[in-house]
Formats: sequence, structure tokens, C-alpha cells
Amino acid sequence: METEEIVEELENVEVEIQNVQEQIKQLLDRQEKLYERQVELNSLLEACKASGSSMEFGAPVAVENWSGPFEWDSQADDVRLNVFGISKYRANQREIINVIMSGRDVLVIMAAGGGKSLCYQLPAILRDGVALVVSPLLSLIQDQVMCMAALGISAYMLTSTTSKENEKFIYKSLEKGEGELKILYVTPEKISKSKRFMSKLEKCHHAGHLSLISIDEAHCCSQWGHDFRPDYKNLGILKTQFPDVPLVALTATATQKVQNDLMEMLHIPKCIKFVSTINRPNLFYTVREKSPVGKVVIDEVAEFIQESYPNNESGIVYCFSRKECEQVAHELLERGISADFYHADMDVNAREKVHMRWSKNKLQVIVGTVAFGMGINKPDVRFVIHHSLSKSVETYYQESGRAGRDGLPSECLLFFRPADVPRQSSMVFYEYSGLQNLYDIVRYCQSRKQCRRSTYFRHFTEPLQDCNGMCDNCAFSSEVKEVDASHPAKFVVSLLQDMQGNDKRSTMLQLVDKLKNKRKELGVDLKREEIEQLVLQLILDRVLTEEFQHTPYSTNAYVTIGPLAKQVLQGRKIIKLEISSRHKNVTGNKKSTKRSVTSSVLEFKLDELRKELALVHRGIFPHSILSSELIRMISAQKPNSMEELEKIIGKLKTEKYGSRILEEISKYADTEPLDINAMLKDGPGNESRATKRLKTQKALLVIDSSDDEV
Ligand SMILES: Nc1ncnc2c1ncn2[C@@H]1O[C@H](COP(=O)(O)OP(=O)(O)OP(=O)(O)O)[C@@H](O)[C@H]1O
Ligand SMILES: [Mg+2]
Repeated sequence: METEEIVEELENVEVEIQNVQEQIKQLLDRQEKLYERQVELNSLLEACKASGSSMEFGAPVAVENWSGPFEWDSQADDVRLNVFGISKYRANQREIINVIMSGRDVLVIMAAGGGKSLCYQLPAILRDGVALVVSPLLSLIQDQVMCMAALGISAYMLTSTTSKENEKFIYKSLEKGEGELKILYVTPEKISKSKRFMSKLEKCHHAGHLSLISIDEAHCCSQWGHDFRPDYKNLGILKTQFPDVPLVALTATATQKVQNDLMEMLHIPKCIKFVSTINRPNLFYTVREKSPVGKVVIDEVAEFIQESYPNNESGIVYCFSRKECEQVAHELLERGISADFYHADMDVNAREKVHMRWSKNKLQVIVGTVAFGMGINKPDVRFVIHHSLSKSVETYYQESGRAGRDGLPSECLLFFRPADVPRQSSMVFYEYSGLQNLYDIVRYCQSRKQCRRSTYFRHFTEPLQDCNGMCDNCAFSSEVKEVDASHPAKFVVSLLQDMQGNDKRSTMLQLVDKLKNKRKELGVDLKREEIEQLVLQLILDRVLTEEFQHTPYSTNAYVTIGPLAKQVLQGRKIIKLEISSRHKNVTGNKKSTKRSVTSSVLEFKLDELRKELALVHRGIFPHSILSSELIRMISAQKPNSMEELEKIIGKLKTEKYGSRILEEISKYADTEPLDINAMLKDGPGNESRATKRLKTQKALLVIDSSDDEV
């Protein structure tokens, strides 16, 4: 053998070894995921067996019956209505409160907006002493303390922003049990880094004044959760130091693995666990085909907002990159929508300012990257639009779940095109299970038949529930046909094999372009977007694989032959493609997703009133004065005395705002309800948004110019 030949073969062998190693890595990842899934399914099966035939979600997974009666029932009801202004408990709230009041530890898994805060705030008021609440973000803590202040509850925070005077008050309260301190918020760093604080807490406990410990956003403890925070890992010390104090850990989402992790790390093996459904029945999920032309996408986003939410209803638009974020915000602004951007490149003050304007309804839309995350506490977000797909089902569930935390109908719209996939895959491929997670959300987007909700139920290992037509696929499934794409798939594989034989690489888009020029050989007449769909499907089915190559400036994703390519070539694997007629008319599915925005004049006036009162009580959010749900209840019931109003919003809010509310009711209770959408549709199609708003306001006659215009 000539040296040259040896070198050449050696190179080939090395390349092949690399390929095999890559495949082994992928298979190991897959095996790991399957093991995880096996554990989850086994525990689900056990739970199902234990509770009879099927697991009852929404009901406590506890053996004891925690609904009551208990001696504190009437006192709890009184605080719920007269302090919090909440007329009835939501699922599991009463039971969780009872567990804490009984001195037991509890793990609460309850969807975003389910009402977790009440579960520890109410017992904090009922029990003697100080409740310690650990929360991961300063902004979340500030929000909560402000809301508590609006309710007249003595809540403080001990953070880097706390004044010396307040710090002194807090330490004195902890040490001597003096003062009125009921709830103390801290970040996890306080527990792990401040010896002084821990020693004061020790004294507080010793004197019997530590009433309960609450760990909010508890998933931050687990590396398997989506927002791991190293300082959360040290919170196990709380149960070790204060074993007799009830500890409550709360989170919106936790897979079985994360739940087990939390119980172990927080040392609460015997806790009572409440798992509420992850289902958010008020959210309508839609995936819309994304145009390759950037401007068209923005036009569609703008049209969606203007048509469905013409009254400054709050929303979020998520983008892939910082640059895209700024661009989209700018273009929405040009189209008359009050929008601003939010991303990690901005300094903290600028970010905070944007967030505040939005929280106070002075800005309609925040266009953000993933950096706009956990601290969002606004309950009345009516829509969350994804300009690009998220990196996993879990991330999408979290981000879209910021809509409708007040329980009112809201929409989650994702713009998807296959070309966005390599952008994400070249970012996530090095993360643990990064590609698998990405492909799960891509499957969600590609499917035109399967209920969107079913993906969430499967992901969080929960039995399926009825979607009630609250996703595009359930609303439009009849328009989808499934075609056998095995033949074109074979052609794609052969083409790629030839290219690889000639040492040529191809990105997904290059491959699609090539295939587009070889329509005849494909054997079926597929449109460009259908070819993109096919290539992506082959990646999802592991017939093709994405491979990554680094340059000094970026990582490029290429499409190559995958582990199951042979099966396709041999006709042993059938490839199915779901083709929808829906995409022909991109705006066609708007009809069903768009809810008619019907409001009464009274609702408008009460909305204006809460904004006015929020300004008077500086710093409070309008929704802390009256939630959208309370506005709806008042408008429906039209109470005409303080006593009647008190039954809806409780004593405290009635005392503070009752006379102003009754004044509005007496003026506007009898005015006819108005369908704002219908009114807007009457106008010429090319009117500007400002004109439309003006027209709406004129037609309403009673609407004054408001301060929420930007
Ligand atoms: N029983 C109830 N009836 C009506 N509204 C409620 C009830 N319980 C809570 N709420 C309201 O629901 C909204 C969301 O509550 P909360 O902030 O506690 O949600 P959460 O479960 O902590 O959600 P997240 O996971 O997003 O933090 C708040 O505006 C709260 O006042
Ligand atoms: Mg919360």
C-alpha cells in the first residue's frame, strides 16, 4: 500500500468514526429520554391504579380529605373576601390553605395564573407570627409587596434595595416579635449568603414567631427545571433548621422528575402534593404559517392585534434575536401599535421602564426575547404571539402561558416556518437533549391534525382532556388530508446520498431549492412550503439528520443522511405528510380564533376608573385595584348599594373605592352593550388605527381621552 493511499483511507476511517460517534451520541440521548419517559409513565400508571381507574387531576392527590370543615374556615372565608376581594376559591386553593394551617408541608403544582400566591398569603395572615417567602426575582417581590400594601397587609422585603430604616424594622420584628410584620419576602441569596439574616430568623423561630415558609417558583431548585438558579439549591437548609414550620413549595410546571427532585432537595419527603391540571382552558392555541417575507409577517401580526384587540388590550410578541426584537417593535409602531422592545442588551433601568409602562397599560405590546421571562405578573395579557418558534415545548408552554392569567379568554399564536428550525437547532444542539426538545415543538407546529393541548398533556404526563375546540387543529381538523410521501422521501435520500458521495454539503434551504428544481423526479407536485415540510418531517423521523459546523462567527446546520434512511430506500418505512388546505388562505383561520370583543360601557368606565385610582394611589397597578374578572362581575350584577358591592369585592376594596364604583354604576348601568369589533368592521378597511380608535371612542360617546395612549 502506498503511503498516500494509507493516509487517504485513514482520513476516511476517521470521518466514519466521527459519524458513528455522532450517531451513538444521538442514540444515547434518545435512550436517556426514553428512560425518563418510562419513569414518568410508570409513576402515572401507579397513580392511576392507586386512585381507582383514572387519575383525577384538579383534585388533590392526597389521601386525606383536606376540604374541611376546619375550625378556621369562617375566619379564612372572611379574609378571602374582605381582605383579598376574592369571592370564591379556585380548584385546590382551599385544600392547600388547610394543609398549611394544619402545619404540614406541601408541594403545589398549579398552572400559571392558577392562584398560587393566595395559598400562602392567606395562611400567613391567619397564623401568628411572620411568614418567610423566598422568590427568585426582585421585580416579582416588588410586585407582590405592592399588591399586599394595596390590601393593607404588612408585607416587607429584605433585599439590596431595602432602606436602612426598613431593615432595622424587619430585624427588630424578627428578633423580638414586635411590630406588625406578617410577610417577609427575600431572594434565595439571602438564605445562602447572609449569616446575619439566618441568625435573626433562628431567633424568630426560637420565639415561636416563624409562621410558615413559602418557596415560590420552586422549579428553580432543579437542574431539570427550565429556570435553574444555583442559590435555590441551598434552600434545603430551611427544613433542616426549622423542621416544625410548615413549608410550601410552589411552581407552575414540574415534570415528575422535577417534582421528585424538589421533594428531595427541600427535604420534604412527606409533603402533601397537589397537582392541578396543566390545562389552561381559556387559552386558544394557533400555529400559523409564516411567510418568508419579513414585512408580510409583521403585517399579519399588526392586523391580528388591530382587528382582535383594538382597545389597547395587553400583549407580548416573542422574537428570536435582539435585533429582530427591535425591528419588529419599530415596525409595529410604524403601523400604529404602541409597542416597545425588551431584551438582555438593554440596561436594567431601560428594561424596567418598558416593563412598568406595559404593566400600567401605557404601552400595549412588549416585543421581547426570552429575557422577558419569569417576572411577568400581569394578569390581563390577552395575547402572546411568537414571531419565531421557541426552543422546546416547555419553553413555549411557559411563554404562551403568560396570556390569560386572570382566567379570561386569551390567544396564543405561533408563526412557524421550517426555515426557522436550523436557526434554533444551531443554538441548542449542544444542550442536554436540546435537539430532541426542539424537535418536539417542531412536531407540535408541523401537525395539522393533532390537538395542540394533547402535546402538553403528554409532555407533563397528564391524562388527555377535552380541548373544547380551543385550538386551531380541533377547530379545523376536517380540512387536513394525509398523503403518502414515501416516494418523494426516497428521492430526497438518494439525492443527498449522491451529494455526500461528491463531498457536497447542503443546508436545509439549499436542499429545498434543489428539490424544487427537480419536481418531476419527486413524482408528486409539491409546493415549495410542502417540500420544506417534507424535509423537516424526514429530520423528525430520523431519516435525515442535522449536522453542525462551526465557523469563527456562527454555527451552520447541514442536512445529512440519518439512521433510518436505509429503511426508506428499501421501502420499509412509510413517510406521511399532513397537507392542509388551510394555509392557502393564511388569514382564513382568523375567523374562528378571533373572539368578538364585546364590552359594556360600564366595563369601559370601570377600566378607566381603575387606571385613575391607580394614578392616585401612586405605584399600584390598575389590576390590583380591580381585576378584569371583578369588573366583569360588577358589570353583570350591577350592585346598587355598598352592601351588595361588598358581597362581590369584599369589605376592604368597598371601603376604599366603593363610592366611586357605585357612582359609575348609577351613571352607566343601563347603557347598551357594544360590539367593538362589529363597529370597527363598518369602517373602511384602510383606516389608520388611531382613526379607528377615535371612531370607537366617538361612537361610545362616554369615553374620555385616556392617558394610555403612547
Ligand atoms: N379564587 C380566585 N378567584 C379569582 N381570582 C383569583 C383567585 N385566586 C387568585 N386569583 C387571581 O388570579 C391572578 C393570578 O394569581 P397568582 O399571581 O397567585 O397566580 P400564580 O398561580 O402565582 O401564577 P404564576 O405561576 O404565573 O406566578 C391574580 O390576579 C389573583 O388575584
Ligand atoms: Mg406566582
